[in-house]
Amino acid sequence: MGNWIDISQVLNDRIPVWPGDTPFHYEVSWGMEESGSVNVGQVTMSTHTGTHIDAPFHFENDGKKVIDLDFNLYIGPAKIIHLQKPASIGIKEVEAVDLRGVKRLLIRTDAWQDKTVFPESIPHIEPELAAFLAEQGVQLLGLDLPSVDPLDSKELSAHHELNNKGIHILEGLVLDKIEPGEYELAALPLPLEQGDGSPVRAVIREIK
Ligand SMILES: N[C@@H](CC(=O)c1ccccc1NC=O)C(=O)O
Ligand SMILES: [Zn+2]
Ligand SMILES: [Zn+2]
Repeated sequence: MGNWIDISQVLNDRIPVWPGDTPFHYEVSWGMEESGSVNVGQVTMSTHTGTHIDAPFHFENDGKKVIDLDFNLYIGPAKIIHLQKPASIGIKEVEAVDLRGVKRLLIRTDAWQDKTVFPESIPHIEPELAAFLAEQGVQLLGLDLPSVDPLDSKELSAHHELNNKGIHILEGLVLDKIEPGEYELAALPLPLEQGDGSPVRAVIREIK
């Protein structure tokens, strides 16, 4: 087994967020001088900043919250594939890939190159892909993009269709230098009882 590799975005006050969303901010709210013994930090952030998972409650009022998700899904074998800057991601794009037995599929698109700025547009998941992936047993879909739908979508068809087919969503991965192949993944959400999403520390290691 190789070393674990970090595929998460670094969280700092410069990380770009969804237009209009809460900016990320960390500060030491109770410093050494004041407390006499420790620095105590405070974080303000959106649940959809950086590398994160979506809970169904993000796009459906009666959908599952983060605490209701089975965390086993976020740890285990994952296949990484590389599609070179696709216009969109549909059945045609993944048809040639052997997805038998693949429960976790991560797609590297390289379409969000400069992660210091929020992208203007992204390749989206075609909703028809959800049924195709589900048929082959995929239950987690991860992307190096901030959404599975077009950025201006209000219908969020891909989010809904993936959820309808039992596929969970992992967004904002950093896969720039990652070769396609078979890996182990760990990307655990926080135990947020009311969460519509959660930041994760996503790491992989090659299965050799
Ligand atoms: N669907 C996107 C996030 C998203 O749509 C969003 C995130 C923060 C603030 C507003 C958002 N969408 C508004 O239409 C995601 O899953 O991360
Ligand atoms: Zn999200
Ligand atoms: Zn999403």
